[in-house]
Amino acid sequence: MQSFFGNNRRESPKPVKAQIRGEIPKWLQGTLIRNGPGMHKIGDTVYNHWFDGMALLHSFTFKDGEIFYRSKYLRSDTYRSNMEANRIVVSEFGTMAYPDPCKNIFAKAFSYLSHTIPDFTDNCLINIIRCGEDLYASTETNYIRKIDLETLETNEKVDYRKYVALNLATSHPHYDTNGNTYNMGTSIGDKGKTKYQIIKIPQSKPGNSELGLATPGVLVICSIPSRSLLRPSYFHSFGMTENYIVFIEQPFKLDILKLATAYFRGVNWASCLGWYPNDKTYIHLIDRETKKILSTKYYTDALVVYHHVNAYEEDGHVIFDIVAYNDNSLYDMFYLKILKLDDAAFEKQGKTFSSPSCRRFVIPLQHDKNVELGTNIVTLENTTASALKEKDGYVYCKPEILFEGIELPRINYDYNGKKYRYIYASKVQWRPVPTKIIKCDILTKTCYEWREDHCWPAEPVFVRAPEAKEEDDGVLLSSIVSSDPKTSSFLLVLDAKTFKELGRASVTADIHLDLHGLFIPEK
Ligand SMILES: CC1=C(/C=C/C(C)=C/C=C/C(C)=C/C=C/C=C(C)/C=C/C=C(C)/C=C/C2=C(C)C[C@@H](O)CC2(C)C)C(C)(C)CCC1
Ligand SMILES: [Fe+2]
Repeated sequence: MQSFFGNNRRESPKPVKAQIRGEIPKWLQGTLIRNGPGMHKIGDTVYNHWFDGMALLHSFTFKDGEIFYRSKYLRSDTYRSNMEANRIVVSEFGTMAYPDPCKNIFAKAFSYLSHTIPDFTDNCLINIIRCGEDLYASTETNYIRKIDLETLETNEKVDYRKYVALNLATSHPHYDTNGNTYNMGTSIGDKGKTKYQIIKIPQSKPGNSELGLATPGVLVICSIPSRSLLRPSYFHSFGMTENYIVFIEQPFKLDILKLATAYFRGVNWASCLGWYPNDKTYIHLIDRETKKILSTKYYTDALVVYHHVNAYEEDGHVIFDIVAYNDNSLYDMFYLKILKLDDAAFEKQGKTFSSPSCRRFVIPLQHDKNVELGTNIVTLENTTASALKEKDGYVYCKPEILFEGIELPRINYDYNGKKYRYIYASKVQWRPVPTKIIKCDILTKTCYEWREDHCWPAEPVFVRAPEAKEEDDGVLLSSIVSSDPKTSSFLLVLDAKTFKELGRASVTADIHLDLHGLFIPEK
């Protein structure tokens, strides 16, 4: 395990031609671009957590039967400052950085003071997001960094706060067919209020001012007041159907007072996240047309969710699927001191972490007001998910478990917001890196798996075939890190329908384990 984590990866900014085996479909033209941490040690300093590492972008470009690999560290302000100082000088979520110990007392005091209103990291390591035709690397702070798809060079730094009140924003936006981007974030303490904001970034032409902010610019579609001013919920993604936004306010919360004092108390920001297992998880449905939150108080038991899979409407219900946990232990598993345990010790530790399951919630949009309390008001067939009517406008929702042990879910995005059948994901095993990728059929509850010895696949990305008729007409791309020194890492191309390998493209380069990415088809 040690060799995977904590080792700094070498970037390959010049295109490296891949060795192709098998048949890569001719129609597959474009670039798979992905993001994730590639450097955890700077000078003599080391990050505490795997999610803290310096963003390393990488891409596989498919062009006329050839495949080229590139990787490049995001030249964020954080990266530059760290390199210049040859130590970690900017705090990340799991690592608090302190001023240079050699500074004199005045410089130190100034540095401490400036942290009362800190400037946050632009180490955008989580995902790649699209705003019109522009691409950005993203994290969960108020910053995103524009990047060049071809060269992986870093361009402008965009601050959401210039356009909307947002201190945090997700790395998992949604897109509509008109090219608009939707995201959600949290505004902390603005005008004495803490709220969740849903924003729409209108489609833009390439290079047209940052964020494509031609008039009318970024719009706040809806503000949802946080249940608690000082403890907003943490969230990593949300769902979007044709008419509704699905937002889960989970009892996994940021403690603002703790955040404000973390620097002085010498603790990291992650320690300011609190898990409240006795609280409810609220399910908010926001009408995209009226921009209003539905007044029924839908809730479920305490859970932690990072990834929404999909959401859609059927016969007066909103159905949404999420990958959820029974507690907040996932984050702890990714501390480098845990990842660096030997395999046996890790596996033992792993058993103490909660395992994710893919859960389906079915939310009835309307119900007969005279129905008795305790009645299940879900009228949809073929689901065991229920919604029990309670007093005072509350509805208690219980999910159907669709699949156990999957994470990093992806779908054919053409089916986002629509009734769908297939989920592509990583299979969770009690190892910190995925060892299998999986296709789950929601209709038949059956799965296909792909694995190979010494192969550690990344989140699989679906690319639809040009003349696709069925949802799974296309390929699945996964970048595979090889742990066998004799074989190189490669890009795997699977037939999404049969889950059979079509081909692979091996690269002699230092490929890293990553988080998320996008396929950008050739125009
Ligand atoms: C909080 C806060 C601040 C700071 C915010 C910052 C710096 C936020 C950074 C957030 C980051 C880097 C978040 C990263 C999230 C990554 C996630 C959720 C990754 C999930 C990965 C998963 C679920 C992997 C699962 C798997 C498991 C469990 C087992 C394996 O077998 C298989 C595998 C890998 C698939 C400010 C702005 C300073 C101030 C305001 C408050
Ligand atoms: Fe994510």
